[in-house]
Amino acid sequence: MLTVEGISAGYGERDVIRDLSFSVKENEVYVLLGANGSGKTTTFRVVTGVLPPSKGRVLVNEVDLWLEPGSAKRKIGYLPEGERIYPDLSVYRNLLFFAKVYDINGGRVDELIKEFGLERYRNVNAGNLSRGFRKRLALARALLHDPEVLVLDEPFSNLDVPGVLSLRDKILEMIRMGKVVLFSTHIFTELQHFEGVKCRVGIINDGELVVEDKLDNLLSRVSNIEIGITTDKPELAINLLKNLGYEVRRDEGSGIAVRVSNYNAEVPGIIKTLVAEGVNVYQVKPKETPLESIFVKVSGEGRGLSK
Ligand SMILES: Nc1ncnc2c1ncn2[C@@H]1O[C@H](COP(=O)(O)OP(=O)(O)OP(=O)(O)O)[C@@H](O)[C@H]1O
Repeated sequence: MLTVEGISAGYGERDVIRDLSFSVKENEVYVLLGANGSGKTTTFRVVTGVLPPSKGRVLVNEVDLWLEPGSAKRKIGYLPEGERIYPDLSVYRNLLFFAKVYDINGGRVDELIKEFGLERYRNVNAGNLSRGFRKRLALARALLHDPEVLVLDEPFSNLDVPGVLSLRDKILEMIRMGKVVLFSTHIFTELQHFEGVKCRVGIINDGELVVEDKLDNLLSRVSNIEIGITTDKPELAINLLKNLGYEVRRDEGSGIAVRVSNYNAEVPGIIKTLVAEGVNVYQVKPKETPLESIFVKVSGEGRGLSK
């Protein structure tokens, strides 16, 4: 379990994060959602033992990270922003280097190369890998010492679609394996893929955690958003939903976009209606919603929301 208690931290005199508290348990994912510069990376630096807090403490399974860094840090795997791998070393040598740091044998390196589908690139310099494979290598490096807590800074940024899919599967697998997972993102729509798992979301704004809630609750509180639906009969779907009083329009490809006032309450009914009328629904997801608008909607309900 990871517990963050009232941490403040910054660079020089100025604290850029202030009084942040949250905790993440085994089999749970905690997502730190925030705009650029809101303090996500700074938070992660404190949580992983890179940047000392000016106030507060971080506990990894009850052990204070900053008082007993040796044993607590070993329990953490960190995927930093920008990956931080050696571009002039091969995939194998990158992992071997960090294996030596952790006093881990080469067998584990081979295991991870296989697990992350990096066999073809074993002897390729990390600098020549595509972004997706660089990310995989960095994630393999973060998992080298089999940490209990995984901290991933913007894991989905700069990835193509297959890269996002395989990384998402990997994260879900790690949650199922009982790891504590903490990741940051500024992409709201990424969250919907974590609906089936225990997921809590903290929204950070200008260095302060302004909202914290279960993902399900957060989604149900997000009102008046557009949902994209991919279907085989878009025109029929539009008519059916218009008859029910929805604001609906044709979207790109075989999709429609419908405006709902309560995501969790209305979307299941919409799908049922369409399917009952012979309209196949292939995909339903919120349209990209700017973080700011979600943020305004959610924080507009007041601070100190239910935890
Ligand atoms: N090394 C540093 N020295 C001084 N100020 C910094 C440093 N790193 C970050 N900051 C400042 O701290 C604030 C928070 O930055 P941080 O990188 O933690 O935010 P972030 O939410 O991770 O942003 P992004 O999504 O852009 O990575 C910003 O105002 C940033 O300019």
